[in-house]
Amino acid sequence: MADIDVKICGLTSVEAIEAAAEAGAAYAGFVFFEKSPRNVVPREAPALVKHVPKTMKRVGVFVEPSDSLLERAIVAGRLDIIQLHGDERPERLKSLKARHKVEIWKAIPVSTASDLERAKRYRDDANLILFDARTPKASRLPGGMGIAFDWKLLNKFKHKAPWGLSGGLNADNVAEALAITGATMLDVSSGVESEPGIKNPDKISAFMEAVKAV
Ligand SMILES: O=C(O)c1ccccc1NCC(=O)[C@H](O)[C@H](O)COP(=O)(O)O
Repeated sequence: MADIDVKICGLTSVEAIEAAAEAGAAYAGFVFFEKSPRNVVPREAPALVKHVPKTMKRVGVFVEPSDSLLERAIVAGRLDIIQLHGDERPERLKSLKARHKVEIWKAIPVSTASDLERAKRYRDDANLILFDARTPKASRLPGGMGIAFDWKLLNKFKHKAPWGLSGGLNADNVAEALAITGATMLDVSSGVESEPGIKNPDKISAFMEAVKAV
């Protein structure tokens, strides 16, 4: 694989974790958000994360989490990274960084070029900016909806911080996404599922093969 790190997000089963590990994913993503079909509550996390090999980092995905949820999830999920998917301000990232020994990733919803400008506010406090598709206002989830944005927006964007690409990726379109954006970190959820919340090991493997073939 051409130095591309992949996060398989929304893992809820041992089978899916093992498929992601075997296929060579760098990150195992667990969603701590009760409206999500992929929600993991902190008390369930230890039984899952014990199957994540040392070669992978554990990422917890949150939407404007309370301090209490974060503290429980970080401990139970032995999280290396927290990914924030809501309207968290840069100050919130700064204070979380001071309090917890984790990396912080900030997801930025993208539909137009002006959305990319928002990312600049986070470049001092986020370890990585994840450009994800903006989901429709009426949808219940700010991520994990299988929606892609116009990748050409990233084509000429001057990145001032490490970044990753997310939103609507799958085995059939990931080569094109990489060719257009030059991303070195990818995040996928719906594109490796049979239905919302149910990861499909064959799709995980096909996605990773498609990335390796680039
Ligand atoms: O996946 C979820 O259910 C989710 C819920 C709330 C906030 C974020 C969520 N997912 C974040 C991710 O990192 C997804 O992998 C990302 O949005 C891409 O999803 P998809 O378009 O389905 O590949």
